[in-house]
Amino acid sequence: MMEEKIMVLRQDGTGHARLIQSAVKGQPTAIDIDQSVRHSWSRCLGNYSLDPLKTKQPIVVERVDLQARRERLGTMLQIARIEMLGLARQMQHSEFGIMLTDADGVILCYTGDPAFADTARRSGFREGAVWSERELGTNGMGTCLMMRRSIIIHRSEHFLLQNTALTCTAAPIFDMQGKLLAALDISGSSSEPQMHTLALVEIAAKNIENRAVLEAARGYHALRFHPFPEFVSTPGEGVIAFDEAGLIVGCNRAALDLLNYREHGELCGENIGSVLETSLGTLMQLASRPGMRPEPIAAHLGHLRLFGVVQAPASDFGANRPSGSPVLTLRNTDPTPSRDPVVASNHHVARRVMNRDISILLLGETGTGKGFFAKSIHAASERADKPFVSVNCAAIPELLIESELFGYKPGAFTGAARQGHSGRILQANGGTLFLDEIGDMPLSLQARLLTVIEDREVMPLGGSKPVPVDIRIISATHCDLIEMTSRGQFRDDLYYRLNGITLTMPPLRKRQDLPEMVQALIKLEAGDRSIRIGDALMQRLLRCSWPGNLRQLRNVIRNLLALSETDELSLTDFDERWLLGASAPAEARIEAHAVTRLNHEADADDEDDDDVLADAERAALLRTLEACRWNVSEAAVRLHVSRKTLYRKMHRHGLIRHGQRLDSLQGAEGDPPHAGAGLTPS
Ligand SMILES: Nc1ncnc2c1ncn2[C@@H]1O[C@H](COP(=O)(O)OP(=O)(O)OP(=O)(O)O)[C@@H](O)[C@H]1O
Repeated sequence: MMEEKIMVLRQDGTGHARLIQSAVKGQPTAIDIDQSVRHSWSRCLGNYSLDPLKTKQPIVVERVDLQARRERLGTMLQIARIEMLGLARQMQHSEFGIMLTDADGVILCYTGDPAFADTARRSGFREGAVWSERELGTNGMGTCLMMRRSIIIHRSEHFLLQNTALTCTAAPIFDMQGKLLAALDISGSSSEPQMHTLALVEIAAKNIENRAVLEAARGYHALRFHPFPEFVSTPGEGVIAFDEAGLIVGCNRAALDLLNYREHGELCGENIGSVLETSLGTLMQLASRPGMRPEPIAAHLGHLRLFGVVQAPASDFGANRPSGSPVLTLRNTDPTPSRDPVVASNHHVARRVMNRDISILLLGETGTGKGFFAKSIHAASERADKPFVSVNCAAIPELLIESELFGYKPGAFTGAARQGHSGRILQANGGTLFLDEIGDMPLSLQARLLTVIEDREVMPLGGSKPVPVDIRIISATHCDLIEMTSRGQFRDDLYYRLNGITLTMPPLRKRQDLPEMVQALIKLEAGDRSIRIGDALMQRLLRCSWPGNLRQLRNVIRNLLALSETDELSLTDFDERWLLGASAPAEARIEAHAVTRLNHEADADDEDDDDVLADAERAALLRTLEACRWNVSEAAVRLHVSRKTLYRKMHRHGLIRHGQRLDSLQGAEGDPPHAGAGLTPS
């Protein structure tokens, strides 16, 4: 059978196919081929029926599938992203791509040297691409996952000829029960197999695994140990998680190595007292000791002496978490994590990167709190006493973005203010520049923005000397920037610059902490009043799908507080029409029908030629804007159009609130000023 498969290989004289044939047959080969590579090649021929000479584009999973896969990895993915950034910095100026795949070989995130971007694109290294061994033959990521161990696949060790210019080094990542979760890979076009890259990948993978294990073990006692006390809390430490009865629920691979076990299954399910020569009682006592000083622990391995610390379960974990917990802030030194894992992980990551020179990209539907979160990060960071400047790229007419952002010198163009304009970037100097709706930044200006980020200087329009600038950039969008880059609508080099770390704000309907958010917003909006919420009303709010997310919820709560005459908000204070677009009854949709045209036009740019309809549209717009106190985001949600469309409509109908200036169309849009200490969970 295998013979037949080998014969199927095209005999077109390429050395690569011949090399594979000989190696699989066990014949001598011109170059030394590692046994694991020979086995992988056999699988490629025998099991997957791949042809080494046939060009194969990687399959790319659907966007929703990719997102679901990312969500499945949860906190581990966030931890991995940070680790990948660290790796990228260590490998600066060498041409490489760093990738994390899930257990199926789907690339979940990619970062890399811009000089490698072309090769990466050509090779099919992109988020969503499937690099399993079954799909693309012997390769770093796929074969590492197949073999469940780290591996270097150097050039012609790749099965497909198309990949033989690459060198790929990958290491696996496991969860605390030993389930294979992911592979971390560094790929480049180096002509030498790089052992130091292997060491880097292995350390990074271990770091990710250890931190993810500790995170997953938060509900349990966690013993962190090593034969040398100074190695406790380093990537080499062993971690064992156990419950109150001493039952081991998980561990990391270092624990297996240190205690001489081969597999997680041998340790998990055992009693910790039978694994170590230390009683559960002693370990529990260690858990109650303050500080992290490792204490001696006896193990069953003869003379092996270990040192360890025991972390008690986090008091706020799961069901034990007290209800009505304090409002979460990024600034808080001892924060209570949100019950929603995505929100908790966003906070965790944000805290870790907020004082580092890492750009943050916030993704999420409208109203999920991207702007609010950006302000919270700024307020909690070392830049808090410097400006936070928000620019809404969708709200500024395209022609004005350049001068608004970069500023201009006096007389730079006809109509320029006599004294010139410093521009939003310079106004943010020392602080944070928040680029909201970055997906709407015109392509022509993306290159200029990239130059500012890279060179850290701004050249105002009409100026001759660049001005140095120190800004941290947080950007936000509801667009799929990756998709936009593949369509050439967004520069990929800018995308990689902005996307130091990506945090996705979950929609309210998916948040597991909705009751807490309701309570927190009531507290925030009620000020000094002590307000309760009735059960029936809470149940009604929990059933809602909240298409306008936190913005909609906050408005509903404001309305409830305004109408309520007692200290308890009840279902009778509630008006179903506030849920327009959520689960509102028919009459509540009447207003929506008046603006149906808006929905149908969506982003199209048609000119109105029907005056009657145009008047009706104008009136509907005005009514909605007034009802929303000219909060454009809120009005856009109510009208079910994008903010960009709404701004354009307002512009077309000349709808600008009396006294409103361009600046006021940017940023806060009627949100109350940011009150650092009073933030609620984003
Ligand atoms: N954690 C929070 N605590 C209290 N209020 C919040 C929180 N997050 C968001 N909000 C409120 O929800 C509303 C929407 O938030 P924000 O404007 O930040 O959302 P967004 O995702 O930036 O929306 P858009 O994409 O439309 O700009 C605002 O009124 C904001 O003050």
